[in-house]
Amino acid sequence: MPVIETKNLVRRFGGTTVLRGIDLRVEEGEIFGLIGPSGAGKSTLLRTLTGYLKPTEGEVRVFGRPPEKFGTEERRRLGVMPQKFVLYENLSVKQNLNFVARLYDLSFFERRRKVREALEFVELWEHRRKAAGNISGGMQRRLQLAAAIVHSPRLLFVDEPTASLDPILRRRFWDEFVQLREQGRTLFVTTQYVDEAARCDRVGFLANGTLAALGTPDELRRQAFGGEVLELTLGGEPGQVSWSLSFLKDIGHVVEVREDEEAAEGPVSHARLIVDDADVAMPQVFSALNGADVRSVDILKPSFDEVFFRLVRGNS
Ligand SMILES: Nc1ncnc2c1ncn2[C@@H]1O[C@H](COP(=O)(O)OP(=O)(O)OP(=O)(O)O)[C@@H](O)[C@H]1O
Repeated sequence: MPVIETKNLVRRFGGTTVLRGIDLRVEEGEIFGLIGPSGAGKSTLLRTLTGYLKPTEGEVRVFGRPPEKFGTEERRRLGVMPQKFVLYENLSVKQNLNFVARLYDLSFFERRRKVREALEFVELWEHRRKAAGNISGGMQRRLQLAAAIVHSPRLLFVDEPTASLDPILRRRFWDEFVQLREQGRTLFVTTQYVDEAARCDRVGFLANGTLAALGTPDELRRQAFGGEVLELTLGGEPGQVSWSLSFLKDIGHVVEVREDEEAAEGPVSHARLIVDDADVAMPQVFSALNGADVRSVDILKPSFDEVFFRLVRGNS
């Protein structure tokens, strides 16, 4: 049974349709990344999955049940880290977390252990006595993560945890998400940063309230380009290069040829070749180009900027 499943999920606010028929499955123990620009409907989808909003049409199941009908026990299986800072600024880091832990009805000893574990996990234990309002924005965000996991939820929803953080802090959050997954938890993470797709097990790209793309990072790359991408660098005049490239047509298809006029050692051309399987194609490419001035053949991992640009353009 999937942990999250939606069928034709539609959500409207008055006359505005924000989610337009979302079909989604998230399996146990995966990091699912929901990527999309501001206003795409990410928070609305997350809030529908956590039961704070009812779907206007369609079905939502979390652990097999509609989340808006969850009782207290079922709700405890969820952890939510919202976008906005919702902790008490004049209480200390530890007092804040104790406050949240109390809401879960844990015994005194269990609460004490879990608060410490959560603060150690986000590396805030040594800052536990500082007022939450006096720590840095990045630390506040980590305190919120601690608050979302203090009761050891099976499923964690995280709404744009890395928005406006520097790359080092962003990476730290993602390392922590991977650790949480390794503990057997399922994570649903929203972000505006397309490069974070690479850290997810599966990714959905939300644009204008529809899932424009859905799959593993490798599947999305393949879908965007129609196969795997090899980048070839060849020396020689353009005419000579196109003649050499014509020998590749039985292996894959050349989608782009760029000439590099600035190259120090005479003209150089870069060509992109789409193939079914890069490892199989590589030796075939070398043998087909036998005699040509081949400088390099590399497997290209295109950036997710480019992947999503292609997928969304292909859908519009
Ligand atoms: N309660 C509401 N009432 C009316 N409109 C709403 C409500 N909540 C969200 N919307 C609208 O739905 C659209 C999508 O908003 P949402 O917050 O889900 O997007 P998002 O992808 O999370 O964007 P951001 O990254 O900026 O948070 C926006 O146009 C927003 O104004």
